[in-house]
Amino acid sequence: MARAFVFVLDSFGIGGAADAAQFGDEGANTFGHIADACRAGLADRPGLRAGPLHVPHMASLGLGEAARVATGYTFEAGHGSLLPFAFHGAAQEISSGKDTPSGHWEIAGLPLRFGWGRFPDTVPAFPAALTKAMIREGHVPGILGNRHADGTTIIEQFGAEHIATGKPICYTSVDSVLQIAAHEEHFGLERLYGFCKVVRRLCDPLKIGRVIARPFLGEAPGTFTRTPGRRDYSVSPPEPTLLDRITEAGGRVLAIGKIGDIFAHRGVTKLRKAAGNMAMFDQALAAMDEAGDGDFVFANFVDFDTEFGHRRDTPGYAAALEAFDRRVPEALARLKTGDLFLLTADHGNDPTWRGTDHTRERIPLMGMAPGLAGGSVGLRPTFSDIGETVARHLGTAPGKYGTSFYREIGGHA
Ligand SMILES: O=P(O)(O)O[C@H]1O[C@H](CO)[C@@H](O)[C@H]1O
Ligand SMILES: [Mn+2]
Ligand SMILES: [Mn+2]
Repeated sequence: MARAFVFVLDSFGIGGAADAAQFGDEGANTFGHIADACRAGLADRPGLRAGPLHVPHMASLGLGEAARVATGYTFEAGHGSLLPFAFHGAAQEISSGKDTPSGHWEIAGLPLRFGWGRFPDTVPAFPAALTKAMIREGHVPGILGNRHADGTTIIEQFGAEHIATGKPICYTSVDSVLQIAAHEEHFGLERLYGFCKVVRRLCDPLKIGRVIARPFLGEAPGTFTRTPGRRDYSVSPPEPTLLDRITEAGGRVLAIGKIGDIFAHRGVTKLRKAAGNMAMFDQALAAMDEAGDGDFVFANFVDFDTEFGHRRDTPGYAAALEAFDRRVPEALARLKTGDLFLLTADHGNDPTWRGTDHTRERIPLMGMAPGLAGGSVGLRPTFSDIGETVARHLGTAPGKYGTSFYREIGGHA
């Protein structure tokens, strides 16, 4: 009996990326800077949290060791004893992007080293021909925004004009994205999704990774809030991923949250969605209960990134980590001999960093495989080592990139 469970804490980077300077991110360290801020009393928020970062369960899986491997960072609260069978390390990204699809595709054995299109940080950001086609083929009276922006700021700025004119708010970031914010009721949710599908098609030749629907509610600045109706329209991975390989071999891929969208629903047997990390955790546990021999549970916890990393909210991020950590024992309690469980991330989003974009960082590897020896897996040169390890564990054919660390943790060669 072999089952594999990979939970991605979206944006929980651990610093130390060798190429961080190329992204303007030298020194960024999502985990390290959150832990530092907490220790210094800078991440206290009445009614939410206070004091040093309290994540004892992730520490017992090796979060402190992962940080040491990634950057030499010392996590003082991470000196508790490690659980038996725990394994830990860190991984470097080789994909050219520091975004969600790049990170997840690389984890799933498909690094993309070039090829994403991006929009320049100018106003307008979108080529005139694209804007014209969006208006004509999407049947809208025009577009607002047309720039790099933070998603909550731009709805404050253009929300009222959007309601008055019916022009959707279109914006982008350093990532390969075109995001579209529109009012769920005045513009209409289904109409927004329909418009996104048109824009998705128009963005294909430009190699834009994702078109993202960002519905919101509220009637005036100060009351605008984004709803859980977000939907990502991703390009399909250009080559087979671990998900395809597992399903072709007869295993099931039980996906949680954004995983379906990230892989354009390819290789996903069953998708469970929920709003919020805690509801998502419930879904992940339900998938663990459902998983059988040869199955892979792949979960994404997006709140870390969307609610706290991009919002540069350090106390919020710390509280979300602590809430997640409190639930880790529920997952560990479900593990049986033959299971492989791993907590990791897809990129960084240091809430203490400048701007509102992701940060290029290494990712933590913290896991457990009952029955296998565990221990350090060191610094892995690509996130694809995760996918190869899962493949090796489940007996799935290897991919083209990465090396399994299955042997290091005591599994058969
Ligand atoms: O500011 P918001 O709208 O959350 O945007 C963020 O969300 C996008 C997708 O993760 C990123 O590219 C980043 O720009
Ligand atoms: Mn992400
Ligand atoms: Mn993000």
